[in-house]
Amino acid sequence: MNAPTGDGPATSPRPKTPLLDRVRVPADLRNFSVEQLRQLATELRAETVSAVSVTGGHLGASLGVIELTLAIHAVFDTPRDRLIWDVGHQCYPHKILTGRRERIRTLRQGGGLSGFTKRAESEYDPFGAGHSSTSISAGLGMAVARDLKRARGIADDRQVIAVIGDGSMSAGMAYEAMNNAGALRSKLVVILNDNDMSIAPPVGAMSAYLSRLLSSQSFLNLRDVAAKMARRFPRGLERTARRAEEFARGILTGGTLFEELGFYYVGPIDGHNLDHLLPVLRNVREADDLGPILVHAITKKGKGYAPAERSADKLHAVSRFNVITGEQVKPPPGPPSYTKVFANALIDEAERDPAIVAVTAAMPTGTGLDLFGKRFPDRCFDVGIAEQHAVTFAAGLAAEGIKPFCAIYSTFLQRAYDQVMHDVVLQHLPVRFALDRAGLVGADGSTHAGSFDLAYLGCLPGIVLMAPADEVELTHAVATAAAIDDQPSALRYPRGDGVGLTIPQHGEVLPIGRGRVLREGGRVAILSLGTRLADALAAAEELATRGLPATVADARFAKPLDTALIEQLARHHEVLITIEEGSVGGFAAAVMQHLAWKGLLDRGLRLRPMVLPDRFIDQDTQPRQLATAGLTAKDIVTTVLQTLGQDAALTAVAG
Ligand SMILES: Cc1ncc(C[n+]2csc(CCOP(=O)(O)OP(=O)(O)O)c2C)c(N)n1
Ligand SMILES: CC(=O)[C@@H](O)[C@H](O)COP(=O)(O)O
Ligand SMILES: [Mg+2]
Repeated sequence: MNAPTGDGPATSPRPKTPLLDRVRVPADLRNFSVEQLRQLATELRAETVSAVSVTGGHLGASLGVIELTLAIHAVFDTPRDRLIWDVGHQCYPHKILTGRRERIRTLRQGGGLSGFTKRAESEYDPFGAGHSSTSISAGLGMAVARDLKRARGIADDRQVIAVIGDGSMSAGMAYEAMNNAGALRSKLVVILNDNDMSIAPPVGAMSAYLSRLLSSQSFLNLRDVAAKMARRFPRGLERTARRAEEFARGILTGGTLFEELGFYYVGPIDGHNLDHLLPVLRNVREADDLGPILVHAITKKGKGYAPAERSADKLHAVSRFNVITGEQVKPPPGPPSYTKVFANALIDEAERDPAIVAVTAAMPTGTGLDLFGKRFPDRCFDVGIAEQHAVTFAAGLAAEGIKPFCAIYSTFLQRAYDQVMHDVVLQHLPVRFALDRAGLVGADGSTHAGSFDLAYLGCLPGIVLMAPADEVELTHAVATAAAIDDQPSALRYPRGDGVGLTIPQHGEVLPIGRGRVLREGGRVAILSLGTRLADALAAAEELATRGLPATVADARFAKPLDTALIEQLARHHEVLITIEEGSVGGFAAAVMQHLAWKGLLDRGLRLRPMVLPDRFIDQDTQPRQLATAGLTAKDIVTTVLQTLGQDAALTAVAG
């Protein structure tokens, strides 16, 4: 399929989908013939392309699992059988088939469908995701729960199916789960969706192993599949015969790694061929004495949509686009993104310091390290989706005098928290963490929001924690981190573009733990951490017009605190507002703790900590998320006026 019939630009008519129109839930397709399912695959693909063309989102992965999605829902009794999608970014066709088609053009929009699987959204999403490599663990838990209920005499024969991509197979959790599954022997179906792609081309020995599995033989043909699976061994058959079969299966399929882990391996099979998928899955469904089963399905990311197939990243994630040409709607040109500023600043530092290296966990483009890797191919390490390893690998580098910058999204560093604490911070190793996507991230929603790093890093003794306020400050923060050689450091910056300042050629090393005052005022002080500074300054402008000139300070560091600056603000103002794009327990908590011990809260200072609310914020545009969180300039003004009891003035703000 090049372009679904009838589709044009984002606003063009929808594709004709007569069969899909008959499917509201998976039960509606279970009596379809294979021929009908093939037709349904064409329609589902067209509908997926059409929907994502108006919403943007993770297109390539969804297109790669169209046939797999149909086959699973045709063979298994979802939602009674539990279907778990790893990461969940490939779940759009699944959502279309599971009662959410009418809302599919609200994907990733405020108030709309999540871009990932979500328990609260549908009974067909038994386990939510967004972060990778959790599906086998969750699936095993569900399978064992079933077995435990059965042992208590509760009838439960549901199947559990986990679909995991080859990229996600690189994470430790997937192996921990397989290791446990092989020992527990509970019936669990793992489908390895192998498209030989992560976001970037996959890396590592596991990826090479999977490629060898495929290149050493073609797909298992249907006769082999049928023979092998229909001929499941009756109980009591000679052990030697069973061994012989296992040996033959190993040779035929080469899936020995999985078999050594205790999985019954089937594959590799063509994940786009319903004639293969359906009988394999039916056999897998019926097998009840094989323990965990791994079906190795070979698919193509972006399958069936020419612009996706020919693009280097298979259109992993897109903005809105024209269906005919594949051309994406580009935002109007603006200042460079924080990601790019970080990458350029790091390259600049690395030009002058050969000890600097960079580490990414499967996010070279997202973190800007693709640029670093082009300039310094031998000094850039993509370790695959393996944040825990990335951190301890960086610790090892640092222990030997290399200067690693470990660039990981704030949300994904959560997975490596023990490594941060135990392997880096406790040993005072000068690993530099560059936390991209700090704060609210927009369409990816709550799974990807970088809300917690100020809290989870700020509580660790001996780390330097920076939150630059703009792109110039980010350049300085990179230079500062490069210069910190005797302790760990981290800098956090948000998704999106800078504010448009002229970026210096080289960053300056900042004095550690010192903030700056940008504006002097009277009764009110606003102490901002990070990129909320622009709104703090805008609020001060507004307050000045109301006869309330405010002091505005940029803390620059969440740790160590600029205690002199904080005390001075507390002593000389009636109202102190702190603002940060981070959760409860972050910068404001540290400021309050300090002021409390100094006794500066004992004499009437009115302190208002403005932080993210204590709940998860769903997908929306970033500006609307900030408004939902109450962290805009207007919210600052309102907070100040309320705090001063100037309620009458509030009406004017609301207007
Ligand atoms: C813990 C974690 N790290 C990184 C990511 C970012 N990420 C999302 S999808 C993806 C690639 C996944 O590759 P694969 O599992 O093969 O799925 P495909 O997109 O190829 O279908 C990455 C790195 C993530 N979601 N979770
Ligand atoms: C599914 C996933 O985890 C990534 O694709 C993520 O959506 C990337 O986010 P950015 O678009 O902010 O790079
Ligand atoms: Mg993949």
